[in-house]
Amino acid sequence: MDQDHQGPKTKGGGATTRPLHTHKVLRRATVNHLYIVVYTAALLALLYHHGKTLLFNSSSSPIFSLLTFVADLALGFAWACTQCFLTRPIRRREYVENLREAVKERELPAVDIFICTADPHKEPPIGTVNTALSVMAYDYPPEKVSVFVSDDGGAQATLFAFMEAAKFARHWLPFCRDNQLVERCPQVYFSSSSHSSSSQEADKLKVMYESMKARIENAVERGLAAVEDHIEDEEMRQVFAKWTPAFTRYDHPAIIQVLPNLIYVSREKSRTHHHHFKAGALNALVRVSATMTNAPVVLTLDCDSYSNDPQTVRRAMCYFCDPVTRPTLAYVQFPQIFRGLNKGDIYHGEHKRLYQINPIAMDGLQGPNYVGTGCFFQRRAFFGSPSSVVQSEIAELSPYHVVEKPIGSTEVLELAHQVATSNYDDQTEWGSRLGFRYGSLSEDFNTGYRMHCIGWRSIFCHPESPAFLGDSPVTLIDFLGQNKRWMHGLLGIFLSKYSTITYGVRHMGLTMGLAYTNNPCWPILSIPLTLYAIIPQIALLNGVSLFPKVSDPWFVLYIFLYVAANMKDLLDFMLEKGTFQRWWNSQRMWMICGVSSFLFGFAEYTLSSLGIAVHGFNVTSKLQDDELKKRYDQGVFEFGVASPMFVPLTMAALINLVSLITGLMGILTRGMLQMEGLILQILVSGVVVINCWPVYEGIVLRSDKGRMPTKITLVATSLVFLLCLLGCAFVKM
Ligand SMILES: O=c1ccn([C@@H]2O[C@H](COP(=O)(O)OP(=O)(O)O[C@H]3O[C@H](CO)[C@@H](O)[C@H](O)[C@H]3O)[C@@H](O)[C@H]2O)c(=O)[nH]1
Ligand SMILES: [Mn+2]
Repeated sequence: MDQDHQGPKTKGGGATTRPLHTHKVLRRATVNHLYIVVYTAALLALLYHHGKTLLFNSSSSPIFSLLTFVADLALGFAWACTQCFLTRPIRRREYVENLREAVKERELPAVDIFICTADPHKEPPIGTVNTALSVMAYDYPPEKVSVFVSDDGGAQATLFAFMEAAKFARHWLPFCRDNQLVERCPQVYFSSSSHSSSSQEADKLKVMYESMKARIENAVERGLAAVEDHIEDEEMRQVFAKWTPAFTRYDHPAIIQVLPNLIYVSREKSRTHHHHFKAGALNALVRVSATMTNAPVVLTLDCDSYSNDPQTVRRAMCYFCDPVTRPTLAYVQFPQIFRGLNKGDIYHGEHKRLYQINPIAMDGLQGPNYVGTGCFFQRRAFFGSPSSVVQSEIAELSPYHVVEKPIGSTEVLELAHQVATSNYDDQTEWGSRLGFRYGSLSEDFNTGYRMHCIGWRSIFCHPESPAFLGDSPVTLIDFLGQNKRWMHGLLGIFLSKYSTITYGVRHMGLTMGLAYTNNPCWPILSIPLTLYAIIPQIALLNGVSLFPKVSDPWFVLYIFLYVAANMKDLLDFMLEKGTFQRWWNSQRMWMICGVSSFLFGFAEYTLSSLGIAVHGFNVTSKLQDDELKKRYDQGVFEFGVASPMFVPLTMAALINLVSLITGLMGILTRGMLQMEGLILQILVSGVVVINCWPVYEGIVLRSDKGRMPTKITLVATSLVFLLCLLGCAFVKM
């Protein structure tokens, strides 16, 4: 039976009210327990078998056997990190309708909404404007919502876009409220069918929207001069004058513009100070907003994740307004859900495990990790642990400070500029004990993790209809590039003094510590995945058996381990409304990442920690190229560019094809019995070959722009030859 747990039912005077939220433990918990026990036993048996083979020297290729042992150890460790915390998955429910009864409208907490953008060319300002408009239109008292936009691109076009947005908002927001629109992101509303049946007023607004969009795009493409006529007043002219000839995105003064409850912030940048990427931008917003509004609740959003449900703030308030959960609640995380994924989700952009399956499980423990967007924070959580406040340098930044001066007053603006300077963080606790944590390219993971370590909790809020919708990369290289950055960031945390496996386990216990090790495991997985992509195959080509033969009882163990892990993964997927096709593609991407982004992320991190190369936060492109999008919608892989990351991938595809053919020929010519010891190796090659189908297609069958560049194929083929020669030399050692 599912157990039901309810939030508080009684209020101050003992009067009974209806609950704001409830949760129940999911029945699949039992299945998970059983699976964990059985699979752990099987893994131990495998280790025993490996030990025996290595110790008693019964292997025909000790080096290769050792390598497969290493690979299995790493896979086993990763398995433990992905499974051991799935013991108490929970599902929550909020009762937004009960909020009005529990809290008076005027007592609702105010919310500061932070939106980050960093590059007007990769992240078109019209997209950021849509995100901002969608949240300004929340069904929440308007005087309690302020939107702060951080522009790390320091782009005139972005400021211009927001001036336009502020004007458009004066028409758009009342329109949304009067018509009780569900769809409050203008771009989506005007291109959806709900609009086609609507009024004259809607048509008028559409014309307004389209002309605003044209002006903004014009400003991005041709610069401010192209749209100068639209800059009406002298004050604005003076603001734009701050873009002097010496102004670059890496070196410029702070620009803060109040467009009443929409505030544009481009923090000061200087080449002599590290700006800590997105974490630095968010901390600048924490401080600037503190001087202006200091709302107790903060929502962080990426420029590409617009609001899909006007009730979302009220939904989050069901937790923040609950006096029982509130004192230790750092944040309420909504899942990242993407629009426009193709049917089979070929790149597994959905990240179901990361964004849906794991958070449900962590929610039953200390809470889900922070994923960078769609997350409501309690401002207090940026200032130390639940039990002890860490004070910032100036009293005005304290989470308890009440702002009395109006938002646009000279004093407020002066202070806002002061806290947005490029050296503000120097010699302060910002980035370590205050605000978003520095030191990792995965600032989201790092911040949530460190908050959990000092005793905060978090909540996963996963309503039926997505609260936010975001964009996912439509080319393989964008996807792998993003993934590589994550790997770099995660590995940095794993190998730091705050490692999830040492510091994390010490502060949160074994289960949460391992749960947090789950993601940093990915770059390490590149080792076993790469080994499994070449070692059994080279051995096969040389007729050397690495695994038990079919008649050996240990054979069954290998089959069990592979099949059970995949079936469990499929089950988890299906239980979270997945499809078989999407699951299949997710396991394919796991293999692809193993020999590309995981591997390169690992290498990049190593190089940068040796001081050989520096790597920044490479922003994912949100551009919509029609031709690319068309190929993506058809479900075809987009290779196209000659990226080094495609080399090991192509090598794996080739070497497995060759070994599979060799193996099958062997069976045909010498008979099954002779090949008994190589069957598992043939199966491994077979699985890889099936998964590599898009790669073969990209190499030989396609002629469009997205095919695999010939250069990559040539380089990979030569390297495969070398590898085989080397393999021949080592396999018998
Ligand atoms: O110096 C920077 C770099 C990035 N950003 C912003 O950070 C956000 C995320 O960047 P994006 O390129 O979209 O990263 P993704 O890999 O797509 O995003 C995931 O991974 C990031 C961490 O690597 C998290 O910050 C994100 O929230 C999470 O969605 C965007 O709004 C950017 O504008 C900045 O503000 N300043
Ligand atoms: Mn993104």
